[in-house]
Amino acid sequence: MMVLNRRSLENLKKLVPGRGRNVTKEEQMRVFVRIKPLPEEEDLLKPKTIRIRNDNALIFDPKQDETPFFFHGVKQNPRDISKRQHKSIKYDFHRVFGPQSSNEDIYNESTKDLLDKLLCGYNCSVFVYGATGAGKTFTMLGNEMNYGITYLTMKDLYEKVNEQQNSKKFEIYVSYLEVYNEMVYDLLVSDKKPLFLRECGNTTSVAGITIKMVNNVDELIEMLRKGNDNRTQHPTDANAESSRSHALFQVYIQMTFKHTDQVKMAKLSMVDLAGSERASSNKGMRFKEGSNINKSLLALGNCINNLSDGLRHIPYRDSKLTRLLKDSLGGNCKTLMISCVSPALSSYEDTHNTLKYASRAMKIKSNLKENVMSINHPPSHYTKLISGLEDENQLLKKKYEEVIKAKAPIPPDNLEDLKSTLESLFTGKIKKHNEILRLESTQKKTELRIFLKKNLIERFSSFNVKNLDEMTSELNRINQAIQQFQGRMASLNAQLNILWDEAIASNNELNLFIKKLEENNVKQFLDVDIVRLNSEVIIEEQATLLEHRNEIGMILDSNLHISHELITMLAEKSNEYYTLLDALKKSTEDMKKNHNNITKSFLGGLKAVSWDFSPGNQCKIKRDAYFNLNELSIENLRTCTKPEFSKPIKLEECMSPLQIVEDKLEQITLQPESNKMDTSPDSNSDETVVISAQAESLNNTFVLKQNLDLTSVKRSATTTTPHRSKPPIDTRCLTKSITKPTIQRKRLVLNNHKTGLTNKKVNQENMPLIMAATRTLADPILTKAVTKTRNNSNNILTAKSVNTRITSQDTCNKTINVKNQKPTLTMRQRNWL
Ligand SMILES: Nc1ncnc2c1ncn2[C@@H]1O[C@H](COP(=O)(O)OP(=O)(O)OP(=O)(O)O)[C@@H](O)[C@H]1O
Repeated sequence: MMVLNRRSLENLKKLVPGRGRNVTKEEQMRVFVRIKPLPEEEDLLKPKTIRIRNDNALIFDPKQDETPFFFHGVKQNPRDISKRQHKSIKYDFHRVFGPQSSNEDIYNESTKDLLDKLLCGYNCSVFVYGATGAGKTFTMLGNEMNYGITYLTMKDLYEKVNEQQNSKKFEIYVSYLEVYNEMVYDLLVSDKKPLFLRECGNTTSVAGITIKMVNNVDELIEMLRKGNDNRTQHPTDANAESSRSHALFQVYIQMTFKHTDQVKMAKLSMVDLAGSERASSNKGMRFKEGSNINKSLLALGNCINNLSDGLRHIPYRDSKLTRLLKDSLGGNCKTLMISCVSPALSSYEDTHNTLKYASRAMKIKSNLKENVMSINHPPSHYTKLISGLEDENQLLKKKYEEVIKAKAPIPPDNLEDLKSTLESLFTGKIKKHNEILRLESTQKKTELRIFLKKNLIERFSSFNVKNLDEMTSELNRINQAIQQFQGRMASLNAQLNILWDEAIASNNELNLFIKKLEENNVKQFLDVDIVRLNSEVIIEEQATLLEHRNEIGMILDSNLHISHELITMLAEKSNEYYTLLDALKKSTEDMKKNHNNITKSFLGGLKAVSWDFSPGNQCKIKRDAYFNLNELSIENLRTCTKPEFSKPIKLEECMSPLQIVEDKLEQITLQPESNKMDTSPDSNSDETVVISAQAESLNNTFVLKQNLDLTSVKRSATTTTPHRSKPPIDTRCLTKSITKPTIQRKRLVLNNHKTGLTNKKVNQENMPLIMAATRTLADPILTKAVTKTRNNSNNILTAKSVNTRITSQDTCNKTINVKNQKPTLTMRQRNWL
């Protein structure tokens, strides 16, 4: 037995019909009525709703007097139970079969003729219609004693096929399906799965239906038996073996004429409909089945009505049944309908309805066409045909691809699981990023605090401290704080290192997961989630950055506030000293000028500060330091590149405050008179102080800074004795406008005959002496009459009659501020450091 694809059969049907052979004939639907026998008692005692008038007519609901009946030879009084007017409706049919008619009688007078038509290449259909229990299945299938018309038809078909074997080659295929609860099932397979219907021109095909080739009648009967076994049957009120589905048994015959190579194809459909039923006591599943049966039979009734009225619109699409019977009812098909009725009074309504529909079906006409294909064509015909088919094939392929592309992709079953995995991976990423940024923020704040502490020491070292011991504990406290911060920096770096490794690992895991989603074509379903989660990462990062900047801003703001207070205090004192000097007639012209500049600068405020970020400018360094504090490694997190962790300030750059102060003094060395290289006009004087003002002073914006220094001693360009090299103290300032007077002393040469210190390093012993000398030098009050001569070229101020002489080799931008001890300035302690 061979199983063929239905599509190949359909394709065969599409072949060009033979020229002039497909003549269309209009045919009336042939309708037969079969009256079911009643049980003997009922048959004799009860009146019946049908009286057969002749072979082609019957009377429905005949008058009682016209139907006397006898029981045991005694005429019975007619009993009109319903006491109603009898309808006595006459119906004409192609044939009326009485209760005594056997299945064979029916076959011989109805279906047998169809076989000849079928073997001539016409499609034929037989369907049985009627109420439940009216005898449809009995007619169609029968039993072992009384074979149904399907069996008889098949038997005869093979007999005829065998008769014609010499002239024709036959191929016979069968399919068997049922429509149950508006679903189509294949009855030739035991695994029942619903099948889909496909419209193809005027015919409806069933996708995936089994079509089996049969070689003899036994195989065919076996197919039928197998299908019947699979059919849905349940007992109902009206029928103990009620068929709850519509069954469609189809036989496809392909006949090839051996002499002419002509091919004819025909299809025979045997349809056993489920019976219509009244809303009875059936409940649950039976009730649902009944509703669906009635629904499809109603649709069939509507189609019959429209077809009989000659209407153009036939509502075939209203049910699966009518879609399947489309070409059997009104198309290219010789159709035969056997209406089964019961004459029992209890079936009065059902019988009447069946007869009405059967009568209407009589009016249905179909257009019969021979399905003939000729293969006697010239070769050019086939070339054309093949090229046409190839074109069509290409077109269909293209359309198919378009449909596939346009077809909405189907989300995977485990989409929710994938979504939750994605969420948890992103949550991990957000957590790690947050931890890194917060730690980095702490690191930056610590760095800033170290810087500010250092700044504090520098600021302190600007002062001329009488007794270093007094400040030692304070300085040590600051030193300890710096060391603590440095320790914290080292630990933060270690933690950051670990966190970064974890973040990179978790990011790799996430990327791998997304890549797999992409490979499995699932990413498209999670794209929206990925965008949302990425936004959440960015939002979290930006929130942490904002918080960090706020904190840095607060620290800087406090520092600014303190600096402001300090400047204000210094200005007050400067003013106080100047006023005192002026009153004592000790003020010089230069002092007066400086005082005026200070006052002006105070009024000018920030406007007086020019921000020069050109390369090489110190301000650039300040700006970098400032902006760097405000940044976190967000960009690195995005690209997943581990940054170099902020290098903690080296210990040597954070020397103890005491060390710094000492170091500054240490830089001052004594030099023999002979080594001096002063070229000033007063170079003959043995006690000369070369005081140089900062070159940038008056013209640039550091007026404030410079003038706040009570005395600025500029190192002379001509004094070049090099001293041990030591990196300059970092003079980074947070904001230029509040830059404190900076002290940068390098390689100073101090000549002092009176002190007797020559070329000596400052140490613990000689430091008080050096300090005193420095103070004397720096304090204009204490210095002897200072005379100034301005050197036009390098802006050097020379002081005469001073015992001490200080020269510097660097004239660029390094200044020495030596402050007067009096009055002592006090700085407010702040907790924020
Ligand atoms: N012409 C007949 N001669 C003898 N018995 C009959 C005849 N018609 C029907 N019967 C019997 O009546 C009963 C019901 O018949 P059948 O099952 O064929 O009805 P049906 O119309 O197919 O009902 P359903 O639509 O519920 O399947 C069966 O037991 C069957 O044997």
